[in-house]
Amino acid sequence: MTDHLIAAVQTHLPNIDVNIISQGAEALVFETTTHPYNQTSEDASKYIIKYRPPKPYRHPKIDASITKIRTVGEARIMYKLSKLGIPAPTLISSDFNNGIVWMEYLGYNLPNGNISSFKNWLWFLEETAKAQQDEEGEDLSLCVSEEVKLVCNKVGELIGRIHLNDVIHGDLTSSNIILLPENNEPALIDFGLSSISGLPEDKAVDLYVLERAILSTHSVFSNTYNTWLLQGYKDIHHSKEFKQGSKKYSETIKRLEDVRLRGRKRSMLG
Ligand SMILES: Nc1ncnc2c1ncn2[C@@H]1O[C@H](COP(=O)(O)OP(=O)(O)OP(=O)(O)O)[C@@H](O)[C@H]1O
Repeated sequence: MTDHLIAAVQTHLPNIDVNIISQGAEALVFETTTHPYNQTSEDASKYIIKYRPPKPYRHPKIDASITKIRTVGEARIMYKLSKLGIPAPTLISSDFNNGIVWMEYLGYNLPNGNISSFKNWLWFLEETAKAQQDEEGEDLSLCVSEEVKLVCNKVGELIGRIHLNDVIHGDLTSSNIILLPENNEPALIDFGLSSISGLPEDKAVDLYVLERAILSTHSVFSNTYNTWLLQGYKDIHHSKEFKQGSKKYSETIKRLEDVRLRGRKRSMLG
């Protein structure tokens, strides 16, 4: 199944070493040590190539158009964030017609070998705390340490920062937040569904999606994590850096309450 897709990306990128690291519903993600323009470089940097293959279940013309829109959209948002100095992969190269984006590799490997997404990091802490608990009868305080609080606050700030610049992520899950080797500073990835909007509704939906993702993937401490995330979101809105931040914060949070209510009604109706 995947082999022909790897062959397809290799026809677009001949002689480039690619190692698949993820196959999602939308795209295949490869790691490579090759830079598109600087192939003589001796440095050992890694890069990411994201490839959206043609989808056989869509009409070819519609498919080509959706692929192009998502690829252009993703590249555009990455470029915008890098101009704003917001942590996200630097765009290196792209081929819109073939659904390819080449970008900076972010993150590091956790001690269990997994990539340092926010999700994997929280899971790793839980795993470690449980292993210690079995051996020493300790509690799970590792999962709610000051460091976790700080990282959650920073994630909330980061989301606040994109929203204050009217960027909507569109797929905010804890896997789409990568912690950087420098002090676990968070960065965002995966902008295929991102958009530009100043509407409190769109920002509230982004927050709600993350809230639900935290609830389903980190259920034991989800309330604490969500409170800390929202605290960071609030703090950045109230900082002097952004005009009208407090007003925008109130509008979005008010909307978030409506979105939560809608979500609850929907789940009650099944
Ligand atoms: N710039 C990057 N640096 C490091 N890892 C990355 C980067 N971009 C993507 N990845 C890895 O590849 C995975 C999938 O990437 P991404 O979410 O962009 O693709 P996707 O097809 O939209 O995935 P999904 O369908 O699962 O949401 C990420 O969860 C992450 O582990």
